[in-house]
Amino acid sequence: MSRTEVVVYATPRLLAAAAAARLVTRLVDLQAAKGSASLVLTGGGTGIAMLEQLRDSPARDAIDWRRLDVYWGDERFVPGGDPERNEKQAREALLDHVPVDPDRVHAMAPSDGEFGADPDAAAAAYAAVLAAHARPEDHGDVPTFDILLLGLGGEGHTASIFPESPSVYETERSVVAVRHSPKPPPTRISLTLPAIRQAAEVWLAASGEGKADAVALALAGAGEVQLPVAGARGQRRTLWLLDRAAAGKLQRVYQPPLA
Ligand SMILES: O=C(O)[C@H](O)[C@@H](O)[C@H](O)[C@H](O)COP(=O)(O)O
Repeated sequence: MSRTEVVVYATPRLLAAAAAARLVTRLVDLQAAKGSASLVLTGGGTGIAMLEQLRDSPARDAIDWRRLDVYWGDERFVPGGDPERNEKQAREALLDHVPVDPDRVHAMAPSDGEFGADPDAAAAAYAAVLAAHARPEDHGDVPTFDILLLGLGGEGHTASIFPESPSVYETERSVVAVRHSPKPPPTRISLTLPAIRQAAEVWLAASGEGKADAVALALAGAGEVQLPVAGARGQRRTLWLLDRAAAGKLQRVYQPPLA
């Protein structure tokens, strides 16, 4: 049975720092329990800020970076050196500063990579990577990710799944190409909601009043077609990490710690 938790922090900086601290603790516990851990990264300012805080955390190297499997929830389908790439931003924010095992970092292909400018081929290839790393106990072609990080947009997108877009209706494939994304750049690759729901824990991080409506609607039970982030649930845990502004329209009072 999955549980939903909401934690509110006074400011975006506290949110990013506390989320990083949570990641250290949770990843260390997972590695102690089963020898390795898997983490799915997200793009966007909130997600990258968490990685920067993790990079600067004094407890950072309690994580055994060589026993961490890193994936992405979505990627902008642009050339590998493009500053818009989630992978490039994640490497600059964290991965280039810690001794991860390169063979355990699974990036989605860029538009100047082996699949050229074909996002469908790149999406299919990433689905094959996921299938290759799924184990029998995962009961399908997507690994049971330990922690899957997500941001969300003010209109309710998450990863690169946008309201009433073809990707939100996908029930078979784990990874799809996204075209005409309302959020630039226009072409992307994204895990689908069924793949996201394969994760043991989904952590949703949001800051700013622009996200408050989407947060409140999702927690009030909105449908995933109109509000894809409402469909982003972990098998065991869905953790909302919010700043006070993003939590501003929640009916229940979640006591933000004093600033
Ligand atoms: O590649 C992307 O753009 C992200 O995956 C996207 O889903 C992002 O997480 C949200 O749009 C929130 O972005 P901000 O944190 O910058 O608001």
